[in-house]
Amino acid sequence: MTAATIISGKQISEEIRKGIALEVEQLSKQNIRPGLAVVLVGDDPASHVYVRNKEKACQDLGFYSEVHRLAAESSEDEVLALVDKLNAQASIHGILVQLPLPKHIREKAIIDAIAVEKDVDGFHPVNVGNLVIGDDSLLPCTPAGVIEMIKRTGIQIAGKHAVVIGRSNIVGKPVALLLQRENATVTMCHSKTHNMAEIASQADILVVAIGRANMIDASYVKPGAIVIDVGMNRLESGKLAGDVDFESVKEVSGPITPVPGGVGPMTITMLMQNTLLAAKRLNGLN
Ligand SMILES: NC(=O)C1=CN([C@@H]2O[C@H](COP(=O)(O)OP(=O)(O)OC[C@H]3O[C@@H](n4cnc5c(N)ncnc54)[C@H](OP(=O)(O)O)[C@@H]3O)[C@@H](O)[C@H]2O)C=CC1
Ligand SMILES: Nc1nc(=O)c2c([nH]1)NC[C@@H]1CN(c3ccc(C(=O)N[C@@H](CCC(=O)O)C(=O)O)cc3)C=[N+]21
Ligand SMILES: [Mg+2]
Repeated sequence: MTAATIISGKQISEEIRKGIALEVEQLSKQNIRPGLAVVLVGDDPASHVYVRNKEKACQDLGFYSEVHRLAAESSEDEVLALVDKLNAQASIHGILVQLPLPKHIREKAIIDAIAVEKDVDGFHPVNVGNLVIGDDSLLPCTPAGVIEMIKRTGIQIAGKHAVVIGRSNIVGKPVALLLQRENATVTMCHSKTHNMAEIASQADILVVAIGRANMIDASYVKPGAIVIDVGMNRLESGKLAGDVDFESVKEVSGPITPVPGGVGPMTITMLMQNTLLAAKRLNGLN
């Protein structure tokens, strides 16, 4: 068998970002500059890395950006006050509050407070509801990136059996909904699933979002299946590992995403795309 194709999220991101940069240039003629605010509460070192990647993407694309770093001890009311301020700020079209938040702050209270039109994460209940119904909404970035990567393999989604492992609100659930919207037949697995290898190995498209380094080996994968690895696990060595055992799985799978360089960069690109879209809509375009 020939070697599996590696789906480069980095390369696809570069292509999409070129298109975004062109649109930013067009908008600048109308004095519109997409603006993103990132709110970071506390000092989780992993979060700082993502925030820096987002800042860099904003710089590269000519977006306006603000990063608000609040102390871990900040109260829920302080975070809510900042969100309210950003909701009202005309230069800001997208607001991202980095999750997880410190335990004394209710994530739901914060997410509910973000203006629906500026919710570029797609986490607000109104955007989630519109996604479920199939109405227009800001799509969650990681799931949108996953679908884009599958589409760019050129392999048709409609009619295929897709298995999603993980059912979180930010990844598993919305990925399953988007795959269903693309007319896949979708099965969801989670920590209570029996015979998971048997189910996963029936998938034409396997999306893995668990949070356990290298758990999914070749016994979970049908020969030729598309494998999308959302997992981001920091090993003790400091290296980043996915949820998929890439070395063994690539020997049997079809197109497969690496970690790093797979879903991660696509998440950031989709965030930029959502911010651009929000900027256009808030200015009465689109
Ligand atoms: N690349 C990117 O941009 C992003 C990457 N990530 C990464 O993706 C991974 C998943 O993130 P997230 O969805 O937030 O994680 P959560 O911890 O919120 O959810 C994990 C899901 O996996 C399920 N699960 C856990 N253990 C097993 C198991 N042994 N067998 C089957 N299912 C299991 C859980 O089941 P149950 O519901 O029963 O508990 C749950 O549904 C993480 O590694 C995270 O770092 C996340 C966001 C963005
Ligand atoms: N409100 C909110 N929205 C998010 O979108 C969100 C969040 N909170 N909390 C944390 C997770 C995680 N996440 C990542 C984004 C980019 C990379 C990324 O760029 N990864 C690179 C390299 C990362 C590295 O080297 O450490 C890669 O995979 O190649 C990773 C992870 C967004 N998240
Ligand atoms: Mg979680």
